[in-house]
Amino acid sequence: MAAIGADLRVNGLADLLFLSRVYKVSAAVNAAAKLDLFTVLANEFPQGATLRQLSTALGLYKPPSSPPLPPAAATAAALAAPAGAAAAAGIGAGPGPAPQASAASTEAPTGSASATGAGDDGSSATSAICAGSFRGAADWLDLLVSVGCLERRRRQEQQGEGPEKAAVVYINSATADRYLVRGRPEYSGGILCLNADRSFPMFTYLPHVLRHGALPPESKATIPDILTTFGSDVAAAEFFAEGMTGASLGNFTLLAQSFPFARYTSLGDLGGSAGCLACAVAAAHPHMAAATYDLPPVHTAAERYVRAQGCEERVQVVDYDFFSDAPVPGRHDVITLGMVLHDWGLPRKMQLLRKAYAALPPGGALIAVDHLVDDDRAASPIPLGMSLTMLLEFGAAESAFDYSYREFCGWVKEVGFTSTQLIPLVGTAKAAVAYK
Ligand SMILES: C[S@@+](CC[C@H](N)C(=O)[O-])C[C@H]1O[C@@H](n2cnc3c(N)ncnc32)[C@H](O)[C@@H]1O
Repeated sequence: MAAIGADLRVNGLADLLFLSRVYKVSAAVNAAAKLDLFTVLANEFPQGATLRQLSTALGLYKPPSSPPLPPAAATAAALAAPAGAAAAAGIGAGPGPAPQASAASTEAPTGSASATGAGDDGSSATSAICAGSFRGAADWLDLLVSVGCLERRRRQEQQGEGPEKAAVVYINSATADRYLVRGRPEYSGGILCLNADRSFPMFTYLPHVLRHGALPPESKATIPDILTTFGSDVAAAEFFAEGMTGASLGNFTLLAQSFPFARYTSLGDLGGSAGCLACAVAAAHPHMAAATYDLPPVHTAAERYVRAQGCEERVQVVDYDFFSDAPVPGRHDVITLGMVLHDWGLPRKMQLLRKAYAALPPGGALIAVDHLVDDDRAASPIPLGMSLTMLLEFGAAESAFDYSYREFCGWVKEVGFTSTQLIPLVGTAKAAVAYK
């Protein structure tokens, strides 16, 4: 697991196989965000929740119970269970709340589970023990423990009139509690949901796109066209904006600390989505005025985000089509393109760079944040994966792509900028800066 998010290098067969399996782990984490697991845990079970409580609260699938195992089989099954399951087996837990409607149809009294002593809260991967329990949930929650999203603890519980027993409970890890609980100021779960619903399903069409140059028509039924998402579908635009905030918040927070904003007065963020970059800079630099520019479908989401960050006095939300003939409306000495330049093919990239150059005063700065590809294109799995995602999103006609710092420097020189700078951000993300 250590390699996830770290420098991924394919050194041999084991690493290759590891990489091919990472998808399943990340899909399980995405599913947790999509099902609001972390939010439910934080808001409904601040002391932690048992497998049964959580499964019930989330409406997870529970198969019909099977008859109790004979004692000998039950013992054998318990012994065969993996370490985590065996530890949980025998630890009784509270009965938990009444199941929700979605779980009720499969709700069953503890049958074979009680024969092993595991109860519904025994986190077991052995089907004999899991019969009558929430199949899937234990594997899933323990996977999330394994990647540091959840912690498993023991909680003392009174069993009716009986003695106290220790229940195994799941609780958010500090990271999950900070970043994956909806409503927290640094909530970033939107990108996991966007990956679950959009990027991952889209990537399954990669073989088709490599052969034919475009997504197959049937993909449109489940994945809204990106230009519709940007341009007219408010719900899709808001979902996308929440995803982008999750993807970009860490980078923009770091950018606000790393770039010398003290020398400037006003920021204009083109394609600012919910306003994450403008808010990060405004919050860190009280002298800076900021405006976030995007298309009308994200306006309401941006106003909501800016208000939630307490930045409504300092950050303007402005509808502006950056491909229109109109110049950038405000006067800014810093213009930013956060995860925007990679959305487009070369002609539109150059159009955006020229527009930024025209809007800036001498000495002004253009900052492009993206996952930059290394100059040799030999050590960039994440940026090149991102680049392929752009191809899938925008199609072969646009031919959007992620780029290297060397390419960036060539383009901005052609446009007229005089010098450049590279600022590392989170992981492979970087800020490429061009000064006028
Ligand atoms: C990949 S997102 C980046 C969002 C944001 N900068 C971030 O990183 O969180 C690209 C943004 O560009 C916006 N966009 C697309 N076409 C645009 C246009 N013609 N004018 C203004 N914004 C546009 C989209 O609505 C979207 O919010």
